[in-house]
Amino acid sequence: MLNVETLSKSYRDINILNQLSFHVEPGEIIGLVGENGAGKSTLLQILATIAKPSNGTVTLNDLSYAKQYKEIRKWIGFVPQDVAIWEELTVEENMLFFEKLSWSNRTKDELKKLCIDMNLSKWTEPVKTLSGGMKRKLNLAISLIHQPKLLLLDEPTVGIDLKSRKEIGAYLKKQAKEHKVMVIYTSHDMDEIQDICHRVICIGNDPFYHNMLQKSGKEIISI
Ligand SMILES: Nc1ncnc2c1ncn2[C@@H]1O[C@H](COP(=O)(O)OP(=O)(O)OP(=O)(O)O)[C@@H](O)[C@H]1O
Repeated sequence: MLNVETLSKSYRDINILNQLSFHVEPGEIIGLVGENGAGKSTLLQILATIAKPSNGTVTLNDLSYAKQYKEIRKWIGFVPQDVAIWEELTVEENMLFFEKLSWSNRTKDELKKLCIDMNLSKWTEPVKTLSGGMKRKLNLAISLIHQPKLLLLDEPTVGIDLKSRKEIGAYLKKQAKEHKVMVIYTSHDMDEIQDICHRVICIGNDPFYHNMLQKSGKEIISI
């Protein structure tokens, strides 16, 4: 379980996140919404151990972010907003490269299956020839190589076609259900949030998001 208690983050004197508390159970997909600049990416970066909170405590399966962040990193998959893969290499070469960087040992067949499960079939094609949606799928497949328990996705489907979005959504649901992965997912697409997420964290007081979410009938965690 991921447990966040009274977490705050300031940059210089500016308060970005203020006393957030929430938890995520294994197998849950949590949507993270809020207006531009609300602090969604900042929260994901803290949960990915890339940024430190100014105050508060975070634990993942009772491991402390403050004291055991190296151990915690083994259990986290993080897909930032920008796609970070090698354009000149093929899908296969990218998967093999990132497997070497990861702490787990996966066979080539297992890596290929990860891609096929996501409907990413162009195993021997150079990444530069893939569409934006396929690149995002590859980015997601890379984040799953080490079988994380917490998957953090910063707008993973922005700018990609509806079919690929649906495929990514279906894949995330499968990961959550079958492998009890906890997923935290930012998106500005309310239909997608409605379709994929069990609960929604809404950062900030923007009434637009609160109204939209209330109509959706989803359980809202307002912070
Ligand atoms: N390293 C930093 N130093 C100073 N301020 C920062 C830093 N990183 C983010 N900020 C500020 O923190 C606020 C929250 O940024 P963040 O990127 O977390 O918002 P967001 O909700 O993800 O926005 P968007 O929807 O546009 O991606 C913004 O005002 C941003 O300018």
